[in-house]
Amino acid sequence: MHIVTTIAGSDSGGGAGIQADLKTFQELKVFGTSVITALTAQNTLGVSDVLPIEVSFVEKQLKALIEDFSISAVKTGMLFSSEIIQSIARILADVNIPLIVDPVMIAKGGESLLQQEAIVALCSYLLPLATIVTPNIPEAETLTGRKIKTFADIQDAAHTLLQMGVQCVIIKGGHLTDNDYAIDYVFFEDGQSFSMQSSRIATKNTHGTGCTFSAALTAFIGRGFSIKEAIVEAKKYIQLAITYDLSIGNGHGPTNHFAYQKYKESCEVIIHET
Ligand SMILES: Nc1ncnc2c1ncn2[C@@H]1O[C@H](COP(=O)(O)OP(=O)(O)OP(=O)(O)O)[C@@H](O)[C@H]1O
Ligand SMILES: Cc1ncc(CO)c(N)n1
Repeated sequence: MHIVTTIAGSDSGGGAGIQADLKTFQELKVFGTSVITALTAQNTLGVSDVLPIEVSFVEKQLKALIEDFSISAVKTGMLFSSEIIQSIARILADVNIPLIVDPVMIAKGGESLLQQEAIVALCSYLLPLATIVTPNIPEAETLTGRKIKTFADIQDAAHTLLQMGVQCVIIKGGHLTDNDYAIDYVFFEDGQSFSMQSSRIATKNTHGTGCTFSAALTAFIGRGFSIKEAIVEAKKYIQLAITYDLSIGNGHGPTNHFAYQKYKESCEVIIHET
């Protein structure tokens, strides 16, 4: 049994954060463990409050896992503060576990899940340890301090992130809504790159897409897939989860974490080597 860990915030609504991660891990047949960084009072309509967990307690959770389990991949999601980022980075720097960083910054409704001053800590302490980082376009803009409008801007942003010490950058195109396709761009430190294209689903039920994608990626990496295989399979997982969305809540509903196991043979993702 492969054991994986998510370090993230709790979403009481169950569609994003720790809850989305553990559901995805379970569906993808890995044993999920968790370190909770913050609680959110949240549903499909938005986040009404955030309660950060004390840094020392975040550390205790992570140390408890590392002491007892042989963890094959770790992901981070909502980290909230610079102090939490620094403390988990210190612990992760001493263990050699593949790390997937989803640089969560704001919820779909615009509420902040990461303090502004924590961006520097993310870039200086966590990204140098990351195997893969998965920003969406606004997150890539914030991390690099530059606007992204064209493919050349995407390439520039990816190279800036690779220079921070990340091994592989995935810039997700979910926010490029004027496109018939959902295209994600992948860049490796050795210069290789490719894009993944799937059909864009017209739905408002996209709560937790980023968390679910990075959790699937973590599960496949934890199972020993190559980085490229894990990325493509995670794209299929999120594509099916969005396609077969559930009608839950009155706002931006969650995705369907069950869909992949039933429909995985039917999912088409087109890869373009660039
Ligand atoms: N409408 C859609 N149809 C198909 N795929 C989509 C759609 N929206 C997002 N995706 C895909 O979902 C994955 C997550 O991308 P997205 O840009 O939505 O992440 P995110 O903004 O970080 O999510 P979150 O709001 O949970 O933080 C990517 O693979 C992206 O291409
Ligand atoms: C706890 C949490 N993490 C991440 C996101 C981003 O989807 C969210 N809405 N809530």
